[in-house]
Amino acid sequence: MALRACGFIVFRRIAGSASPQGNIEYLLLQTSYGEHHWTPPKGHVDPGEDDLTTALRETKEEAGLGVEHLQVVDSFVQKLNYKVRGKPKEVLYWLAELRDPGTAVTLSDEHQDYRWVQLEEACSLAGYKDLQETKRFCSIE
Ligand SMILES: Nc1nc2c(ncn2[C@@H]2O[C@H](COP(=O)(O)OP(=O)(O)OP(=O)(O)OP(=O)(O)OC[C@H]3O[C@@H](n4cnc5c(=O)[nH]c(N)nc54)[C@H](O)[C@@H]3O)[C@@H](O)[C@H]2O)c(=O)[nH]1
Repeated sequence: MALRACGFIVFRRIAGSASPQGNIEYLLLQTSYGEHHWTPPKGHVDPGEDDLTTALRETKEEAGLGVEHLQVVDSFVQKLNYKVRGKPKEVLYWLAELRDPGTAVTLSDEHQDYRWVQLEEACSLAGYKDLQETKRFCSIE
């Protein structure tokens, strides 16, 4: 069976840019282990847990952002399939706007850094083509 993980692409709107796209920043976290890769908050589904609960739990654990901080965007969910050490992995991402753009991010031991970045930088940091396509797909106007 495929490994399964769920998480949130979290974005915030900041004031001050002339273009609507320039106002949007996406949250990426950098792992403190392995290749130190960048992804949105996400993690493995616990036995018996439903996917959205996993996504909310992991976003709280990894970024300190709870359901009270997030405005979930209805009807957006994207599925990625890739291989980790030869095994298939399926990742589901929901999309959510940070209600208060000033809310602090609090990392766990699993991550060593985070950044709020615009779409192009998010794609470049994330590196993975499938995640880039997901981000472009969810690009907000
Ligand atoms: N010490 C150590 N410990 C590790 C390591 N590894 C795990 N731990 C432990 O696991 C716990 C994390 O548990 P959760 O938080 O529940 O799970 P996830 O959030 O699912 O986290 P993962 O890191 O397991 O999984 P991915 O992010 O999926 O990365 C796996 C590989 O897939 C590639 N990859 C990543 N994203 C994409 C993409 O979008 N597209 C494509 N195409 N490829 C992508 C990339 O090559 C990457 O290397 C940690 O606490 C550690 O204890 C490790 O290498 N060393």
